[in-house]
Amino acid sequence: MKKTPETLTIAGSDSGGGAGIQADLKTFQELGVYGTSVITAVTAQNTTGVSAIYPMTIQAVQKQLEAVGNDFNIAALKTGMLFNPGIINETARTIKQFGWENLVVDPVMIAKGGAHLLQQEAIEALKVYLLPLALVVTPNIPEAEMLTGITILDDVSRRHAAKEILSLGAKAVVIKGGHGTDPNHSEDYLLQSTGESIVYRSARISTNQTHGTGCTFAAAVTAELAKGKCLQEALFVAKQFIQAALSDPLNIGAGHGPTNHAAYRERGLEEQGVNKIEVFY
Ligand SMILES: Nc1ncnc2c1ncn2[C@@H]1O[C@H](COP(=O)(O)OP(=O)(O)O)[C@@H](O)[C@H]1O
Ligand SMILES: Cc1ncc(COP(=O)(O)O)c(N)n1
Repeated sequence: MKKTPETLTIAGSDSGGGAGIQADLKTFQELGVYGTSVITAVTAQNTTGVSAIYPMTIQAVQKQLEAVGNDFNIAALKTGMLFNPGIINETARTIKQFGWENLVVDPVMIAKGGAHLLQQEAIEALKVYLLPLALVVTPNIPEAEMLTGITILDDVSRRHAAKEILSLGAKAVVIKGGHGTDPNHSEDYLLQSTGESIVYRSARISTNQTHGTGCTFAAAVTAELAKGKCLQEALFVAKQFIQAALSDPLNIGAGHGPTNHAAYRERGLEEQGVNKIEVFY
């Protein structure tokens, strides 16, 4: 009998379909795992920005978590937009209750258009309650700076910030490079609590169709972990997946368009050329 790994995303809904729950479920489907979802907030959003946010009540989040936990065998899960301290506390409590492992925490804070997807006072809750449970935390550069107070200017300050995030209790951190200043490359930097570090480097693709890159990347990591890959391999696939999704744009919407979740499956990966991923130990 075929056994499909079961996964969960705990995140916000993006009516535009490019980020949040929608990006996560598309990515899960593309990578061959079964996706369940707990919605923390509904956003009215499209490629030009977020026009409204409606957080769920803590009870609504709790009921969804319970429904999933009571029936599914969650092999890996991710969190995205959690919005407020109450939702973070409830999420952390339930993850412990069900003993869910392979937790990917994407500390979503600010949408590309500038909307706040996490309240300022929730940053502390994220650090205290959720990060200690994480197998891996995947901040972008501004999020890593907000979590640590360290300005990331070069490899030394990036490592310093990564160490600081590990000191909060996560087993590993990946500081993603989409917001980096290198015009030619986008580098994702992994630091594990063992001290081991890896850089995953791709060509930087010149595009404004980057809506949902972080969600998609973290969902791909989650899917690969659910399939039994180790973290280092899961990150490699995720980097390939997002590179393919960025290099074959859909041209949808008037603003920051969504990435193409089907590209990895449809086109495969050219080992050379724009989709080549370099790995440095
Ligand atoms: N222009 C780009 N070219 C290639 N890869 C990119 C580009 N922008 C983002 N990425 C990749 O997309 C993933 C998400 O990164 P990032 O954009 O930093 O996250 P977020 O969406 O959370 O801001 C990372 O793997 C990063 O390297
Ligand atoms: C509901 C929701 N969750 C997350 C993001 C972040 O998107 P990005 O991955 O582009 O930073 C978003 N815009 N909306």
